[in-house]
Amino acid sequence: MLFIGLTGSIATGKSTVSSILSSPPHSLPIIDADILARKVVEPGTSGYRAIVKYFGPDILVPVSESMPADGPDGKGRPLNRPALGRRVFGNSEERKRDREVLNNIVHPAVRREVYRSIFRSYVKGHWAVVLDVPLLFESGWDRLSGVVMVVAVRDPEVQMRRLRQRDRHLSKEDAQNRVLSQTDVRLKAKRCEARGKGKGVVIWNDGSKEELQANVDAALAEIRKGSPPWWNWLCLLVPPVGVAAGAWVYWQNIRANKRWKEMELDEKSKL
Ligand SMILES: CC(C)(COP(=O)(O)OP(=O)(O)OC[C@H]1O[C@@H](n2cnc3c(N)ncnc32)[C@H](O)[C@@H]1O)[C@@H](O)C(=O)NCCC(=O)NCCS
Ligand SMILES: Nc1ncnc2c1ncn2[C@@H]1O[C@H](COP(=O)(O)OP(=O)(O)OP(=O)(O)O)[C@@H](O)[C@H]1O
Repeated sequence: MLFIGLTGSIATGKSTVSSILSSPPHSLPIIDADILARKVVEPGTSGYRAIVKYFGPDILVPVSESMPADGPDGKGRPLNRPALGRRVFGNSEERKRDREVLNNIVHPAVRREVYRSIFRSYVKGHWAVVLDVPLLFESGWDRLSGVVMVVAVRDPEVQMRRLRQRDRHLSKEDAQNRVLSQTDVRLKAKRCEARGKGKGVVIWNDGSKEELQANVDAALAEIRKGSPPWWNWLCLLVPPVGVAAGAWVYWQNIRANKRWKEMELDEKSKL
């Protein structure tokens, strides 16, 4: 089974692309890290308790007529996500430290859920599964991905406009802090291209949704050529072949990451 790692930066169009990939004719299973990241911090979970312990009760939905102090089902009040977002998004040292604390609580729990979902897709015999992970490179999921797909925009203004149109509750400063909390999407696109032909695909999304659909369809047709049905059946029916193919992908990705690090150091030394 091929792992397609889907990433980008905030509001560049990952969810739009993932809904194209999950719809006919592609109909691929999607493992959405953002959804899993919400599930593992629901009231009553150990992730929720760890967050409240560190960040305090100010990051919970306030008590009101419709929100009792111990939450609607007695497990605690849900997280106030915009308030928590204000504590962790941004470039100051304090925000970076708090973001790291939050990541260290949420990411291991998300990782376990992703493995479970991958297993479910594998036993159903899907030829590919999409790992929709905003922090794909940062959290190392790129190493498992046979193909990485980065959804990017060339113009930062397009990203900011779409973000503010979609999340109207965000002030300009909140929106800027969220964009700044992530690696620049053009850099992610460069890293994706550096993986080489057939292993990294950049979907540029400055144009219309129709253009986006056409770009995704064309990219999928190419990916399908590199992963024909007979190969998937072989990997499924002869598990050692599947394991060897997975190990090969992993090793190639480790090498690609090493090359990327060297390129980065090279560029820095030229400055
Ligand atoms: C801080 C939280 C509560 C804000 O929630 P909110 O509903 O307002 O935003 P949402 O979760 O939709 O995130 C919006 C976008 O911000 C980006 N983002 C989210 N978390 C992070 C992070 N830790 N670092 C950088 N960017 C992030 C992603 O592109 C995401 O799609 C939430 O983002 C969170 O719990 N983040 C930590 C978990 C995480 O890293 N999730 C990303 C996938 S594992
Ligand atoms: N080509 C496009 N033309 C116009 N609007 C678009 C286009 N692509 C995406 N959008 C819109 O931009 C907004 C952001 O897109 P989307 O939610 O897919 O981004 P995302 O990368 O998943 O964001 P996040 O990281 O915040 O989850 C949405 O409102 C979406 O409908």
